[in-house]
Amino acid sequence: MKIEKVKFDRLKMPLLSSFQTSFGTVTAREFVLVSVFGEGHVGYAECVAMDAPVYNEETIDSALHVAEQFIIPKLLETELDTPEDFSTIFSWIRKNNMAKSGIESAIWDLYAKQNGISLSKALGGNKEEIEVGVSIGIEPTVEGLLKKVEGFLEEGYKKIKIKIKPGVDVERVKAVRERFGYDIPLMADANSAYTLADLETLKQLDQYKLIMIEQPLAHDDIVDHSKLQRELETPICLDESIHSLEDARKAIELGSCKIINIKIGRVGGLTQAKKIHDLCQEKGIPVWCGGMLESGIGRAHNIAVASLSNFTIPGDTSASKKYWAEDIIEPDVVLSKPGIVTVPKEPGIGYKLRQDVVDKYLLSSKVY
Ligand SMILES: O=C(O)CCC(=O)C1=CC=C[C@@H](O)[C@@H]1C(=O)O
Ligand SMILES: [Mg+2]
Repeated sequence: MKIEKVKFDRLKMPLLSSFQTSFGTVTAREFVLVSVFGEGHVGYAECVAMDAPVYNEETIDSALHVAEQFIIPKLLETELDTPEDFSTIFSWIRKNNMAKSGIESAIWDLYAKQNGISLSKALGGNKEEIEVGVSIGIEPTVEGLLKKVEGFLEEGYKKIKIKIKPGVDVERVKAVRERFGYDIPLMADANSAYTLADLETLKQLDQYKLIMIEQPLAHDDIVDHSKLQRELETPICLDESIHSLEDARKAIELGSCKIINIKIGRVGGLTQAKKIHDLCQEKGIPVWCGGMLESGIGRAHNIAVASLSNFTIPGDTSASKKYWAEDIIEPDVVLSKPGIVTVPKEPGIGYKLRQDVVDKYLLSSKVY
């Protein structure tokens, strides 16, 4: 595969409703749409780095810098046999996974289009539809949270994820359980807001039978998580702590988690996501696909990767209309049935780019 040209479009799209987590509130999503050109086709992906280093060490500007200085010049002079070659060639770059993932995922889309197969098929996916869940940010009031949960349950979402932080945790989980019962698949994401000193609070959550508690402790920890998992009945799911196949191997060996949230951007691309998926399958650790408030392009990649067999838990891959007044793809990501998204069979990501909407939210463009 020869990459003839790379294009970065920096976009800023207003979210339909703000999204609060333990580390801040997002009201608009700034991101980079990546296009890679080769043999008459265009591959698309999204660099999901945020505009501040709050989720991981990257920002949009750091990702652009690493891509421009260290990835693109080498990429444009290299013949790739397969998309997997990318992570081998650029394995020398420490972390900066979202910088790598944005380009690597676009190359996967290009490869699938050049070979006339869906991205799902190119990755080895075996599902024609995926069950999806929804992630709800920290709401100002309990009633506001319950109203959101009710709405998403009515749409048939197969997993409800609520955000928690110290002081906004047990009461919220209790309220959801009391209003909607114990049959709804409910989880909580703490985004590293707790420490082992909060053990008693976290143990209180056990009584509410969450399907998991995501990333309760530090973003770069697997040791304290293994101590915590021994104290909790609730399965711990790791998100921010898992940046690589090695992180996953160590966390599983230490018993730091019983579930892993795979995010393509966080782990450096689709090749690494597949490797982590395969390791988890071998070790009996179920995985699911987390979200980074993506536009439809990033969402399309999440749908493809979630079609792999060990993605057995519904991901945060909600419909476009949860986030955007208008998305940059057509058709929008929609629920084909309650809580279900159909995996496209068309070549590549299976969604077309809506250039008119890209132009509307475009901050800057650069071609390499
Ligand atoms: O994209 C979605 O719907 C899920 C968004 C979401 O939950 C998150 C996005 C980005 C960082 C975090 O705040 C959080 C997560 O940890 O999964
Ligand atoms: Mg998370």
